[in-house]
Amino acid sequence: MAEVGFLGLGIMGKAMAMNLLRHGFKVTVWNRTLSRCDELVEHGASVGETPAAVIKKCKYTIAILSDPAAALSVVFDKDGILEEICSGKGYIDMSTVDADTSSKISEAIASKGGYFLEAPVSGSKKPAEDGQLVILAAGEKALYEEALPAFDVLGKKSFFLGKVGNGAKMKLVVNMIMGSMVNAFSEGLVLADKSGLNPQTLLDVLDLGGIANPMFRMKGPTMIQNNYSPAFPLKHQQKDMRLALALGDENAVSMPVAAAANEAFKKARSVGLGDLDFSAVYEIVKVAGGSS
Ligand SMILES: NC(=O)C1=CN([C@@H]2O[C@H](COP(=O)(O)OP(=O)(O)OC[C@H]3O[C@@H](n4cnc5c(N)ncnc54)[C@H](OP(=O)(O)O)[C@@H]3O)[C@@H](O)[C@H]2O)C=CC1
Ligand SMILES: O=CCCC(=O)O
Repeated sequence: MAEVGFLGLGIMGKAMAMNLLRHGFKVTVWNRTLSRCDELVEHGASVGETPAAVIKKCKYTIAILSDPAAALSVVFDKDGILEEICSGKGYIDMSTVDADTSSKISEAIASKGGYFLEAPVSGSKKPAEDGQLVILAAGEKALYEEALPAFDVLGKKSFFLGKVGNGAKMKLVVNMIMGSMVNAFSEGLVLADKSGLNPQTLLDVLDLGGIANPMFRMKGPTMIQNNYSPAFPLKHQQKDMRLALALGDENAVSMPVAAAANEAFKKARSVGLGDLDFSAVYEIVKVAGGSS
């Protein structure tokens, strides 16, 4: 089996690279904070000293990094991907970024003769650990087909959405909906509590009705215990709301619900909740709703 490169060992990257190793892939990893590679090495990974070194060694390389600045940095900065990408090599960016960022990366890689695929994912820490992500790929179809054995390990379903940008846009639309939902859900929990209802009973009622969903089911119990151990960091959800709102601006789509949700996430970041799970926006909604 060909060696797969993997850049970025945060919450998602660590789980995904571990999964590839567990399924017999040979994986060479890199992370900006190199010590985060140690655990992967214990499970059989090799380490590349730089993104360029990983690209040099591997037929194709996957990355999953925080945000557009990080995604651009590993490509364009010193020791970055552009130094070694060439004909026959592929680069797959699974970070959640905007279409513009993806297009810049795609064009730069094409100018060196390499192949590019964007492939952001739906699903969080647990689906990443369980290989149950939903992969939203777009770009070079041949690279998509080459990476399918890896995608089949990482995810439960892969979509090929056509030209570069479509994967990024799909991911932002999905996360815009999710960010608005968690705000509405938080308001519901506050309203139930303030009007004398048991929030746990609200969760039970919701779960039996037409708006039952895995997010309410997973986050509800931890939210009512004020437990925000991060699966999806709030700072990333706010980044996604910001990028989705920019996509709305470009397309003249009015999104007052998403804009209000974004304000709550920004407020949460401003009071230091950015590294907690995105469901910690509940704390902001509680204060706005007069709860402590
Ligand atoms: N967590 C989730 O549930 C999901 C997250 N996503 C998306 O996946 C991406 C990663 O998320 P997640 O794993 O949660 O994030 P984390 O914050 O846990 O990890 C971020 C990763 O990006 C690296 N990084 C940050 N800045 C730079 C930089 N300038 N140069 C190089 N590397 C950098 C970090 O390195 P270092 O260790 O050195 O800080 C780390 O490896 C994000 O785009 C997020 O929106 C998508 C679906 C679900
Ligand atoms: O981008 C993060 C998505 C988290 C999720 O789908 O639960």
